Amino acid sequence: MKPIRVFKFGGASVKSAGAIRNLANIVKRFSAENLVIVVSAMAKTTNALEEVLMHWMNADLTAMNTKLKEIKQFHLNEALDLVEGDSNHLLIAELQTLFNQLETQFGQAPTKGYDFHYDQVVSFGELFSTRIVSHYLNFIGIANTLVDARRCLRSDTSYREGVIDESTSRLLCQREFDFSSANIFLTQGFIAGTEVGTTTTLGREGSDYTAAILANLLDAQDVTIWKDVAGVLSADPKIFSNAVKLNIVSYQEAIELAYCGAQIIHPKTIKPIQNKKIPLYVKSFMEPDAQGTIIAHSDTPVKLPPVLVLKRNQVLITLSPRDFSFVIEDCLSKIFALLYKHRIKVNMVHNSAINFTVCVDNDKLRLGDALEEMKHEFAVRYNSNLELLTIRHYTPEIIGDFIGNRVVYLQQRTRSTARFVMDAS
Ligand SMILES: Nc1ncnc2c1ncn2[C@@H]1O[C@H](COP(=O)(O)OP(=O)(O)O)[C@@H](O)[C@H]1O
Ligand SMILES: N[C@@H](CC(=O)OP(=O)(O)O)C(=O)O
Repeated sequence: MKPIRVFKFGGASVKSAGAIRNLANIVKRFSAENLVIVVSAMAKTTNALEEVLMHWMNADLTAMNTKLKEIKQFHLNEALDLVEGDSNHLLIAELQTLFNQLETQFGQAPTKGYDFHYDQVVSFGELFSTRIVSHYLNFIGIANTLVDARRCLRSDTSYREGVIDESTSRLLCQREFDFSSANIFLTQGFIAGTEVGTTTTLGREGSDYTAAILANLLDAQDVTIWKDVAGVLSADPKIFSNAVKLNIVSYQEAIELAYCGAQIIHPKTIKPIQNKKIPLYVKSFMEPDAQGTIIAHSDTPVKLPPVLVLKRNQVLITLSPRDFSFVIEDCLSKIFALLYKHRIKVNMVHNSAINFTVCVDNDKLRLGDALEEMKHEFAVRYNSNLELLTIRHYTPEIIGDFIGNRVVYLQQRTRSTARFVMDAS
């Protein structure tokens, strides 16, 4: 059997009918190979579905219906464009059916918690986009088989952050991606299914992770993530204009960058490919022939320029025990248990005799509950609207350039990395 290659197309590469035509041109070049194509929701759809969900949970049905109509119109328009206006095409009927399924959920008030409903609603973004891409590829003669990711990636019931059961998923994947019967398979990123078939999601921007885990389970030769940038750059080019492309990045460096918040790669992406030494290419869908970045195993350290990662919407929380006891091991374990229980993402910590300071993502729902619980035992102070700047391979000059006279609330430096929590710029 020919080796399997995994391609992942994110929201930007399926943002419109035009973008999907471009995707098809890329796939056409590889159409003789064994491919698994992972597709995310069309750009902004996940955010739009989050809005719909919020309106539904707040019982604001007018706002909900307006947003839902917008999403439906957009998908139907782009789909019709791709099938050359043929409103009788099966794609249109299938999209209508999916929208009916989504709308049926809103016929009654929410019965379960936010995270459960989140997954049942927001997962539709990927269900819509994969129908569209799969039908369009077939329409232009690129035969492909659409696999429902919920049938091959088995997760537990940690809604919004499903944990994949690798051994069951491996068996399911080997059955669903049957390369003796076809050579191009397409599936949804970001979503999975529980044992009883309930939909889960894998965390925002989780389609990169889907591509990586499928590559691991299917022993793929490589993974290519197609992006709207030339590769992994030394910073987000939308924020820092002088960013340069990194040609080779080690798994270790990539996992550090993703952990610090580099949006280009989801943090969970590296482990599954590193474990099997599968190389990951990050390439531009605008310049498919250009070299891009390769993330791979490296025996010798790869020399890199300073790399900047900016994580926005941070909150800095300081906890002080009300009884003036030391913040030592027993107290620290209590604090971490509480953060873990509320699934708060910890980005940086610092402690002194009677203070514990932690920089976290501003997930309002989770944070609200956690802060309430913290107040039982701790005096709580916090600053919001902050940003966390990480500089890997820093130099004093770079720190001077980017920090200057800004007020820094918390900073940490190791030999390779400097991190600063500051007011949003
Ligand atoms: N170090 C970096 N190198 C390249 N792009 C980066 C980096 N950090 C952040 N980005 C941003 O990541 C974006 C691409 O990722 P993303 O928006 O998740 O794409 P998609 O949703 O299409 O997969 C780029 O447009 C760029 O603004
Ligand atoms: N659609 C999901 C999953 C994803 O990975 O999207 P993207 O590949 O566009 O980052 C999200 O927006 O979170």
